[in-house]
Amino acid sequence: MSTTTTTPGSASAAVALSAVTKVYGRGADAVVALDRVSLDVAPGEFVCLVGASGCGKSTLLNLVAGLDTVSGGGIQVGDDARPGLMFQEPALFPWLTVGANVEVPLKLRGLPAADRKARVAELLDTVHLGDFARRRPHELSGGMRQRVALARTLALDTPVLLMDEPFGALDAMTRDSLHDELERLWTGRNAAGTPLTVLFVTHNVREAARLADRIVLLSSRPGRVIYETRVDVSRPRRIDSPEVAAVAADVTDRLRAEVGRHGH
Ligand SMILES: Nc1ncnc2c1ncn2[C@@H]1O[C@H](COP(=O)(O)OP(=O)(O)OP(=O)(O)O)[C@@H](O)[C@H]1O
Repeated sequence: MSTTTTTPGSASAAVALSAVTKVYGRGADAVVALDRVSLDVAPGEFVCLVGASGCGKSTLLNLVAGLDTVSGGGIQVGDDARPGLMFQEPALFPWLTVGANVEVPLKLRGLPAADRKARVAELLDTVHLGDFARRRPHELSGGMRQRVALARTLALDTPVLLMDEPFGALDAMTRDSLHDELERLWTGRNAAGTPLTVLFVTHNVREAARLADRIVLLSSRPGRVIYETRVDVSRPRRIDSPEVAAVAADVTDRLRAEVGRHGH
């Protein structure tokens, strides 16, 4: 296993999991989804979690998001920040315009109306949807809807972004351009001194190699960290570059070996 930048339990981590175990159900029906997973994500780091289907990736993300409670171990999110969450489905409010969707978190945060308007415009510009504020979600493509969801998550002004297969339902071209946008946005935040920490779940190893500073591979159920590797490929990256392909090949080999051991 390659070395990590942070040691589990380090106080400076943006997200720290220490020996996290999750068991669903009880007795004979109990399912151990995660088994003593320790992982530190440094502020501003982009970590991709990969693993076979059902290995506990979404469970881990939901625990970090506070949507569920651990059965053992502990999770700390730096400065007690509330992470922003993004899923495969954009989950926009269909009756609201694009602008009003992005405004929801700002309203919840109690921002005055004038500030909200300016911030919505800024966020929509960030995801290249400045001209679409008055449209409704059904008028947009899948990729555009996912960009609205990203803008709405960013409106939370959170330093931690949790993404669960956010681009899994998109075609390859659209996914490509969203990778570019996410990388640009993330690089910009880090360069501006307002680090954005990303924990990104995917079963697409290429996508992980395209995006991550570090890839963490979970074993088949129960999920344990079995391998991790730094992705020392300069940015901006291309998903079809030989460097990204080489990282993806290494992780795919290990994932295959793991799936082969378990038969799923
Ligand atoms: N609420 C629940 N109750 C019982 N079992 C659950 C629950 N949620 C998840 N599980 C089980 O825990 C295991 C891990 O599920 P999880 O969804 O976290 O895996 P995953 O790695 O995200 O899978 P996939 O890649 O297929 O989305 C699976 O065996 C799943 O059936």
